[in-house]
Amino acid sequence: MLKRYSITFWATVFVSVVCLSLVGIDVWRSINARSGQLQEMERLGANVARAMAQQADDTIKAADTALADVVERIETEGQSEAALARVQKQMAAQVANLPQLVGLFVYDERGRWIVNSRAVLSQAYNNSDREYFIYHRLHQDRGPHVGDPVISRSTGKWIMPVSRRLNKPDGSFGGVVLATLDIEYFRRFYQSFDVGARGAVTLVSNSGVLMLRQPYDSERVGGSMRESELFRHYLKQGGSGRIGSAFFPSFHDGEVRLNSFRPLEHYPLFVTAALSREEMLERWRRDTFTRMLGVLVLAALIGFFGKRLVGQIKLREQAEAELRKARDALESANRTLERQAMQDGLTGLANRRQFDVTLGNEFSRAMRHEDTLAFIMIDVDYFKQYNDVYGHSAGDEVLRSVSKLIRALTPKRPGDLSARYGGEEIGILLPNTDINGAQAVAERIRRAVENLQLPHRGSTFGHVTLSAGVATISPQRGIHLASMLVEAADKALYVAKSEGRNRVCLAEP
Ligand SMILES: Nc1nc2c(ncn2[C@@H]2O[C@H](COP(=O)(O)OP(=O)(O)OP(=O)(O)O)[C@@H](O)[C@H]2O)c(=O)[nH]1
Repeated sequence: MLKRYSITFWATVFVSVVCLSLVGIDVWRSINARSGQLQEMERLGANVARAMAQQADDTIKAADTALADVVERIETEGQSEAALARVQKQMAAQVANLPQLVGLFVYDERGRWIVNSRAVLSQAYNNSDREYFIYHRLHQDRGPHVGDPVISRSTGKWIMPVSRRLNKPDGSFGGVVLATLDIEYFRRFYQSFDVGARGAVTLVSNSGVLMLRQPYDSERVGGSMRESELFRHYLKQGGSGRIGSAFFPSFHDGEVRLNSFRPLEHYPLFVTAALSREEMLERWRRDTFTRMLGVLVLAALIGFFGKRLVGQIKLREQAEAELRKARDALESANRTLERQAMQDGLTGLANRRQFDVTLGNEFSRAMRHEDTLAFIMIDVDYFKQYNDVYGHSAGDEVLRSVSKLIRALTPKRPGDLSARYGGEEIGILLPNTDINGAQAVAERIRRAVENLQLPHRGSTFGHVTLSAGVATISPQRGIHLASMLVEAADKALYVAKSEGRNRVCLAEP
């Protein structure tokens, strides 16, 4: 089945398969590299988000611990001047210790400063309108409250308020203890992350207010992200499912980023680390393009040289086919020549040369096997007259007809050979045949020719006849020669002629 296709076909298939495999393997490798790059991107985003969440948690926790301390002291030690002085000292120490803290403040139930970390009390500011103040006034819970970012009335900086409720001894609302965290503190930390030139990190409250975004834009701090796809997606996840990542176009600049999000462990906030897909895939794209170019050049070179190779193979095949054809023609010509060299052109019988070779061989074989070798010498009667009367070509025709008959009637065993011996004489060599067998063959031929009844005005019989002399020999080394057999048959033929022709005569034993 495979042999049906030529070597050029297979060479073309091979070159094509090599080229396609090269390109195919590279495409497959590139696809793998792309998904590897995206996985790497996801890992990086998750790690950044984890570090951010941890830092934010720790930062707020430290401030919250300070808050809890102040609440506990004021509630147990009361608000006497001495007690407040002690609290103030403690607050100042806390602020000095914690770089994220802008200040610690205690407000009474009407929003006026009772004490703060700065030791300066100004009644110019009243914070009873602040979101965190209203929250604590309305909520009994004693846990920390992280408010929306606001611009500090005292410093003009963006701050994150973290507060706790202060109770009076009877459990009613007694005010608020507030810690203000410097947004800048978070920003400095976020700057240390390498999220690429087009990446971004954010800190967002669970209520959808943007606390901070790096790259920093003060305009956006405190803005709502409730309508962003990121926030909606985050809300949809519940519990631990809130840790995850997804691609979104940015709410701020439309850039598609992989957003890894993670909630803070103790506070109602979450962080996101967003890496630009385009930026992350840029190196992959560059690598892929360079390598693909190389592979395509390689495939083109293989294709080019492969094509030339196939062309060469094709040429060689053609040359081989032509050589084969020439060789076949030569062999056939040789066979014809060989045949012609061993055959008589007129009668189609073996020629004298072949006869002599075969006689020699059969004579030796008979000598080795102690066999009898018979020979019939045939001669057309009054052939000279036939030529004279009917012309030479008619004579040729008679020779052809007689030869045809002889060919048909001569045994076809190996070694049997009928040959044109010379002129109009035909010899038949019959190995392993005794005198009777040979005589029968000669007689059969003679009769057949007679029965042809070919008109011959120059013959006393009125038609073409022939005479034959038959001889046999059981050759013995040193005594007999092949020529003796021929001579004996010739003699017998001579006898047949002299006894009146149209007969078969046997040689003397
Ligand atoms: N047409 C033709 N004639 C041939 C060929 N070869 C020999 N001959 C003729 O055959 C004749 C043989 O004649 P002879 O051997 O003298 O005797 P004959 O006429 O056959 O008479 P007998 O043999 O005595 O019966 C000659 O005239 C040859 O020219 C041949 O190939 N074609």
